[in-house]
Amino acid sequence: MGIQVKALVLGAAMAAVACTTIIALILSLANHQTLDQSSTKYGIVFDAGSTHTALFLYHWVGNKENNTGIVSQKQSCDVDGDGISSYVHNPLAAGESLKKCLDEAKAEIPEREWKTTPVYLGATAGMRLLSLQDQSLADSILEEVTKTIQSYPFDFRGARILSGMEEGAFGWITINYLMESFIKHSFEGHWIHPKAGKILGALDLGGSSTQISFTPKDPVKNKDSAFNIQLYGHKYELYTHSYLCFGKDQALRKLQVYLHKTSGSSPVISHPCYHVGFDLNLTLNDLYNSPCVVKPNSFNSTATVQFLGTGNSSLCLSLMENIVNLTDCAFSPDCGFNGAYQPPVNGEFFAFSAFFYTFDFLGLVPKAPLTQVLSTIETHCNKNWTSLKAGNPKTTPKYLKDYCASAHYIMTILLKGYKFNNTWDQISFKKQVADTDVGWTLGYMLNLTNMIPSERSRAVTGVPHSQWAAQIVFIVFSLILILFIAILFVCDLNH
Ligand SMILES: Nc1ncnc2c1ncn2[C@@H]1O[C@H](COP(=O)(O)OP(=O)(O)O)[C@@H](O)[C@H]1O
Ligand SMILES: [Ca+2]
Repeated sequence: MGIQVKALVLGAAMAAVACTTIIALILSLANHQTLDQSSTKYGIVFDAGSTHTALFLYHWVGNKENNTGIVSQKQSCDVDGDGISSYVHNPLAAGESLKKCLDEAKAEIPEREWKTTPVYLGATAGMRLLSLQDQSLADSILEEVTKTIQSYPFDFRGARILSGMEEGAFGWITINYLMESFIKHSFEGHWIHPKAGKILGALDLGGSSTQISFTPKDPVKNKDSAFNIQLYGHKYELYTHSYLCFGKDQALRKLQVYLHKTSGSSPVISHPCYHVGFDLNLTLNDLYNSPCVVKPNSFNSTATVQFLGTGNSSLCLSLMENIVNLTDCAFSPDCGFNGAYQPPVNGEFFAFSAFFYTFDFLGLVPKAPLTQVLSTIETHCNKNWTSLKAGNPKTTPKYLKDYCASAHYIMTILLKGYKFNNTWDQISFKKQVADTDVGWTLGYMLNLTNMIPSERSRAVTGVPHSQWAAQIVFIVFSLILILFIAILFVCDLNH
């Protein structure tokens, strides 16, 4: 063959391989994109907390839901007004209140996905308390929110009250899912179990209850506090406990009641956790209107009481031991507070919700040494109300007035209740992981939609991943082929 003919053949072969490679690349990109768009799935969870309701919209690529770290938060929406348990005189309005957020979610989700989008509503401690006081009232509120959600074109899967253990366990699932502590995609392309020590514990402080959940070193001795779950073929025994009436707001209410009762029911009462210059007027009906406090035998519900801030940080801290029982416990030394069984805390923890909000305001997130935490709280509590307000014009007084008390309450339960006194540096205060809010809602949805398989075998990589791998192999093969033909050609020329 003449040299020109050989050059022509080589040129044609190389052009053909190059064209095929480019077409394969374009096809693979186009395929990847259409797959992403057409198969995005959505899920909605309402967190009906004691103080407020929020909607979380999650999304994931449809055929990848068996993988970990795939579901993430697309949007969240705050429902106007207080928690649904406050609608005791107007249950209908509890339903109405959800419409704004449902409309927002509807606008965000493509119409073709509406009817396959699951929607859940989970209510926590506020509704737990209401159902203890008046079951039928709690039921009628749940009926109204159900009616509203059912009037939307989504796949409604129920509105119910979570148990405290579920609330704790689903928060634990959320953070470990987002941190990929259950299963990780290794560099070599395998799904592996990270070291057991990487499992995180969860600390959730709500308004009406607080939860602690973690995997203890030894088996849980009191099986009432054990939550057994199998994820990706791995069995976990979780210790979880929910303290009803020990959320931040109910705890601070108990403190007001304690001060009222120990002041001989005086109408003006010094409050060491409130700032100097701050005062709060309450009717006795407001003060005692909670199932978490013991009402006096008789009281004038319209009479008022005034709490006057004295900004005494150390007294505020010591008062906390009157509302948190740190002494009585039948399981000694395996105790939390209020007589609850708790094994020793183990591993790293994420603290979220009001733990985070309080520490974030104080500039102590994601973590700070214990000495710095203590001195920051002290400095904060000593500030007078006028200068505190002036220095924080954007913070609502509703929250601003309570950061001193909340911080001391938090330190009491963390150090003396849960006994993090020697392991303070294991706690990180977090609001989000991977752009997704930390709370029980994601874990709840993953569980109810079976998106975390219990078996190991189902944790396989999705089709797009293997498709990409095949395409890369093809491209590399083509390049090697071009190189090979070029070498042959050069050798031939030299002869
Ligand atoms: N910006 C904020 N600053 C301080 N506390 C906050 C802030 N936002 C929310 N919170 C508190 O977070 C808690 C949320 O509790 P919630 O979820 O409503 O109740 P529960 O989980 O007990 O049903 C409440 O105590 C609320 O006051
Ligand atoms: Ca909550």
